[in-house]
Amino acid sequence: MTFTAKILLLGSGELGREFVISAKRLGAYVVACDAYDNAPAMQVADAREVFSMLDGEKLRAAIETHQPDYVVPEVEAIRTEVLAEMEAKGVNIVPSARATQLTMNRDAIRDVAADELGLRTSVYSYAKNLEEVRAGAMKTGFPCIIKPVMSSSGKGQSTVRSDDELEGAWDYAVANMRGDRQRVIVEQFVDFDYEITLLTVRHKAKEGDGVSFCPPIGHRQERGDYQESWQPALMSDDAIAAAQDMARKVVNDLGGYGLFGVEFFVKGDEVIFSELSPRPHDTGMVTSVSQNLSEFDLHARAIMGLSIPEMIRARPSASAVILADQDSEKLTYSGLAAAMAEGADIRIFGKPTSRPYRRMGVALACAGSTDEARRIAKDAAGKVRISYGE
Ligand SMILES: Nc1ncnc2c1ncn2[C@@H]1O[C@H](COP(=O)(O)OP(=O)(O)OP(=O)(O)O)[C@@H](O)[C@H]1O
Ligand SMILES: NCC(=O)N[C@@H]1O[C@H](COP(=O)([O-])[O-])[C@@H](O)[C@H]1O
Ligand SMILES: [Mg+2]
Repeated sequence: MTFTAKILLLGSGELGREFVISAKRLGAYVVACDAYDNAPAMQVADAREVFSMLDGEKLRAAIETHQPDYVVPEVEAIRTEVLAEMEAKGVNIVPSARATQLTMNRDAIRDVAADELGLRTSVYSYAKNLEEVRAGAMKTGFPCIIKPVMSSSGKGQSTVRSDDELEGAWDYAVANMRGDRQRVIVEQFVDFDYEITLLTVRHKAKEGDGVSFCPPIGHRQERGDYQESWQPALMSDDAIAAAQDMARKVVNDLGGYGLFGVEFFVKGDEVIFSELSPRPHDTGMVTSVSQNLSEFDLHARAIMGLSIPEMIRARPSASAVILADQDSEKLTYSGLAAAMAEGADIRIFGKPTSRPYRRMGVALACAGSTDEARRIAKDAAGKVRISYGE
């Protein structure tokens, strides 16, 4: 078989699936890995491996067996020490082992962003027991947000309004955290006007390394998980410049090539750094229709050392998620024709099982304005019906 590059993809969800399609268009051979079989990206990849990304032995074995040109993390929960060890042996970890290690832990990336790079963040502290949670809340005041240092998509996250809710929030965080480090971040609640993801690409340029930006993506979250996103988000030039400046600092510090999803809260002209993913971002699924190079295309190009446009444009577009509301292993979908009648596009991820709030698909729409695109995407998502069989 001939191919341009061999990629080992660690995590095979919906973001990985689109990435595989982009990489395959560039002639890559992709081995998709995840903890369960038939994961979305496996269905479109050349080969698959089923093991937990947190299992160091199996992760090392997969890298040694396949000898990939690039190891591309797709989920946060990965035995990142193994990635560091492999990078030291010359394996190309995307974007860098350091980026995957720091961003997997909220405290690690927050220390770099706030202390080393001096980025503006919310007031915060860390806690490893209830007493420290109480001390943290004294510092932030109420409301505050409590999150496990290791989690994503809002898992274990709660907003606390008074002293007597702290114990419940601590217990909830510990019960829903990933990994074995009982540690949370207590963050001041930012009463933002809106929040954005700034997709930032670090890539090879004519001279040295370049950094390119996509137009900002606005989004709305519930339970700490994204519900809808739109692009371009309306922002003042000063606010965009401030966000770009912070994103450039953080991606240059993390190093390597690839696309990063840098999250910010915006209040007036004040831009507050929240966190980032060293990989395509869920709110960035909208770029599949808004940009001529999607976030997945940009990630694949940057990794493979290919050229990235300096200016990436977006037409007014939106995405809205399609969520399950039950546990099931037998799923059927209907209503696609009605959902698409007003021009929306529907992506069904093909996850083999559902659970309440699991993201199963997304509706995408372009229109004359982002408001109109949001309306079309939301209506379309609401028309897709999931049936749960025996
Ligand atoms: N300090 C805060 N003030 C106000 N809202 C917040 C704060 N922290 C988090 N949120 C809300 O919760 C959402 C999820 O938080 P965050 O991005 O930190 O979690 P996550 O679990 O890493 O999510 P993901 O992995 O999907 O990016 C944010 O997008 C925002 O809407
Ligand atoms: N915010 C991170 C994110 O959106 N990650 C995406 O969700 C998948 C896991 O979904 P699942 O929990 O339904 O298996 C991941 O594999 C990735 O594609
Ligand atoms: Mg986030």
